[in-house]
Parts: sequence; C-alpha cells; structure tokens
Amino acid sequence: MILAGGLSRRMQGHDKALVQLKGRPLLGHVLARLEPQVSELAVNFNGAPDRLSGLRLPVCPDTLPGHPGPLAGVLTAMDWAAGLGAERVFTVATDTPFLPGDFVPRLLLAAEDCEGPVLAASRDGQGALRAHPTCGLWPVTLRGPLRRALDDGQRRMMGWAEAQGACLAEFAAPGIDPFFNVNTPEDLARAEALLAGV
Ligand SMILES: Nc1nc2c(ncn2[C@@H]2O[C@H](COP(=O)(O)OP(=O)(O)OP(=O)(O)O)[C@@H](O)[C@H]2O)c(=O)[nH]1
Repeated sequence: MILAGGLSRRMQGHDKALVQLKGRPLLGHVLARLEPQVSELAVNFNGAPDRLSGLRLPVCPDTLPGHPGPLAGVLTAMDWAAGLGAERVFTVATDTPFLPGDFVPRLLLAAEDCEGPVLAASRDGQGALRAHPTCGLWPVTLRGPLRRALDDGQRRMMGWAEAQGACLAEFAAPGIDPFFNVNTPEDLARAEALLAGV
C-alpha cells in the first residue's frame, strides 16, 4: 500500500503525491520501484479519488476517518490486505522516490526473526540508525489493536510500532538515502538534482 493520505502542508499548497519530479508524479516514482516487487498494489489516498484515476490502481481512503497521521493509513492497508486474505502488508510513503529495489525481499528476510512489524531503517549523516516507520511490513493480526489504539488517540507511529515488538531492517545508503523524503519544494529540487546524477 502506498501511503498518500497526508495533507502535504509543507509542499505549499500542492499534493505531494502528484507533484512532478523529472516529468512524472512523485507517486509514479514510488509505484515504478514497488510494482516489480509485489503482486498486489493499492494507494491510500484521502480526497477526490478521480485525481488518481489515471493510475489504474485501487484507491483506498482511510477506513477510520478523523484520525490524522500515517497510522490511519497503516490500518487502511491492513484492512485492504485482510480483504485479500493476506497475512502481512507492506506500506511505503508516497514521498520516497528512491525506494530500494530490494525493499520487499529485505523486509521479508528480517521478518523471519521478528513477529512484530518490520520497519525500514538507514544511517543518517552522523552514522545513527534512523527508522522510517511509514515504510514497513505489518502483520494483519495487528489490525484490531491498531484500531483500538487509534480510537484511544494514539498518533505516534514509532511508539506504537515499538510497543508491538517492531524490528528494524537496515538498508545501506552509500550515496542517496533510499528513504529520502520529499516534503518541501526544496526537497523536490534536491531530488531533481539527485536524479540528474543517477
Ligand atoms: N492515510 C493517511 N496517511 C497520512 C496521513 N498523514 C500522513 N500520511 C502519510 O504518511 C506519510 C508521511 O507523511 P508526512 O510527510 O509526515 O505528512 P503529510 O501530511 O504527508 O505532509 P505534511 O503535511 O507536510 O506533514 C505520507 O506518505 C503521507 O501521505 C493521514 O492523516 N492519513
């Protein structure tokens, strides 16, 4: 599930999922990287779904509206996966155009030793390991607990994932951080420059 249900406040009036990066919407970059790795794909998007109609993908609005934050998108992903009879679901953020080509196999490998969620992680400029909780693999059995947590006002994605026994899967980032987030027009310009050098 590509999480694209946020408000994009930092993108100065533009929907992050649809801003153009090197001639294609940001969401299209994530889609191109994820599509070869999975058998089913959908987009979690709030707002007018016809804006995404050109994508020919299922569009899933938040199943528990009124709960701002990406955890509501994770619940929507779990609900969608449960409907498909799946035991686990991957989420990625729509603002990560450098998503790694081994995202899915790497998380599946880490899940062999982890019963909870598996979250992607990479090292920052100082060498500290940083989790990227919007990009992870989630057991669908956490659906009920997540719904209850959201009802109780839980907003903190990392805190909730840790409480469920989350593990981290580290991705090497020798050049571009594969989980570099495009949040602002400046980030978009940086991503353009990075892509020009790829
Ligand atoms: N379903 C859903 N997804 C969200 C929500 N808020 C954020 N996300 C998603 O979570 C990921 C990270 O979002 P952020 O960058 O923290 O928030 P954002 O609302 O997209 O952007 P800002 O308003 O600039 O903070 C993105 O993929 C968002 O689409 C929400 O309320 N519901």
